[in-house]
Amino acid sequence: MQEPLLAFSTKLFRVQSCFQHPIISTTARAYCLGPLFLVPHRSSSTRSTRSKMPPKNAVVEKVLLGRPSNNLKMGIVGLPNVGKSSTFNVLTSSSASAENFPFCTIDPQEARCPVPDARFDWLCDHYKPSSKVPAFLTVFDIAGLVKGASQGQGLGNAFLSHVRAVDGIFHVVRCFDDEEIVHVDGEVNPVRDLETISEELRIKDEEGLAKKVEELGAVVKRLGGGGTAQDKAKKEEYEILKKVYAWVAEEKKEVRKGTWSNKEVEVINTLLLLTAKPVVYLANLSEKDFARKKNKWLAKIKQWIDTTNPGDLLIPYSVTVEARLADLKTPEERSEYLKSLQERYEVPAPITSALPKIIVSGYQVLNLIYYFTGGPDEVRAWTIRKGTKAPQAAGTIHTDFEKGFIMAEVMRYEDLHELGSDNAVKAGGKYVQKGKEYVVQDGDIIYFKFNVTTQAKKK
Ligand SMILES: Nc1ncnc2c1ncn2[C@@H]1O[C@H](COP(=O)(O)OP(=O)(O)OP(=O)(O)O)[C@@H](O)[C@H]1O
Ligand SMILES: [Mg+2]
Repeated sequence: MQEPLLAFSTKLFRVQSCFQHPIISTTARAYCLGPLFLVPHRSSSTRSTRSKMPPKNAVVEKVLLGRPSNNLKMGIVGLPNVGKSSTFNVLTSSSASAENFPFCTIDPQEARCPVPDARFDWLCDHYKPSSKVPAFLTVFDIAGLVKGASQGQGLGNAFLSHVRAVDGIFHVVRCFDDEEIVHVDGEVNPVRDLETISEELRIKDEEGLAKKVEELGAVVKRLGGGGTAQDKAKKEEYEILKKVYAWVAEEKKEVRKGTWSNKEVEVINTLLLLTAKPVVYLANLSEKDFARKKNKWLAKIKQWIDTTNPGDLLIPYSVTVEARLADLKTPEERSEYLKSLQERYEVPAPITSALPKIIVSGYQVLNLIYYFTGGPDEVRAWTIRKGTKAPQAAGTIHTDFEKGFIMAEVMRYEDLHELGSDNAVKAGGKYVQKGKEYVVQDGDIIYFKFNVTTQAKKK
């Protein structure tokens, strides 16, 4: 008997509300970079006295899982022939080979896609700059993995190393029926496919961890009792490794779902584990199912996610719909096509592309945010990792900005949007000066002041 179809709901798909996310909000705003200031050099004694002062109410910052970099990448992962390369092509306007045969992709491909953001659009409209540079998400198309990949099946270990090279995963599962399109495991069953891929990644981590535990175990044994601070650190690392190994091998859980202390995260970050990477699940539907927002597998996929990796995002989309939209040249043609889908499948709500949600979700799971600079010359979004302090954020523009950092003059996009001009924001007392401990927030509009003469004197 045909299974009951499941209607999409905002409850079911957490990502549908990602535009209301406080970090990446389409209703928030941004702004501007002016000329650079040279300011008087502050005496070094003042600086050193300040740096020795313990910070008031010091808050222990949470160390994030993953590479501490502003240049993070999402990889598209899944079984062969499920639509990964086609997804890559529509996301990045590329033309990677996407044909109906398994293992069509062998070498990974990389491309960037602009991150859609209404704040950026508003700023461009506001400043009318000659140059506009949005934020970009870097995406990799990776070859298909099959059951036994961790033991060398399919294209095996080489492809797992491609997964290791990315920072987050778009896990594509096939939910469309099409007898013409070969499924490597016989018939369409996305829950089995999710299990297959997740298990291969977990097994690979288990193997790697077992080896490391053994190696470090031998080192620690040689050390014996007591020892130097370095010996103690080795022993601590060994205990952490054993704990992570137990989580993966005995609990059969993914590393990113564990609760880890900062010290543990620091060790985990050196291990480049596959299951430590954040995942967004993408359910690739037929045109019809996407238009009707119904597919018999979605509830089961959601249930699998809630049980196996609770809290992860699931985004239903259709490569067919997105590829058609990508082929159409004008916004009018695109909205006409979406309208025609709505009429053909008799659905009440307007149909929209899922790509913005996918791109924004990739950005979010990588813990990326951006601040803006703006003015008549350029409006630009600068990507940083959540928790980045003002000097390091300035360093994304130029290393001199970081080295000679003096202060960040910050206004919130919301304030500029509401008050209408930089002067009105200043008059309203909302243009604030922040020091080197300031943690930059998504949507901040920043004007950095820095001192190049300090650098010259230091040299
Ligand atoms: N939603 C869909 N409906 C129907 N056909 C689809 C859909 N998504 C992808 N396809 C088709 O599936 C085939 C495989 O797509 P693609 O090459 O993108 O898969 P892949 O996962 O990259 O495969 P490989 O692992 O072999 O590289 C293509 O013919 C593509 O047009
Ligand atoms: Mg491919």
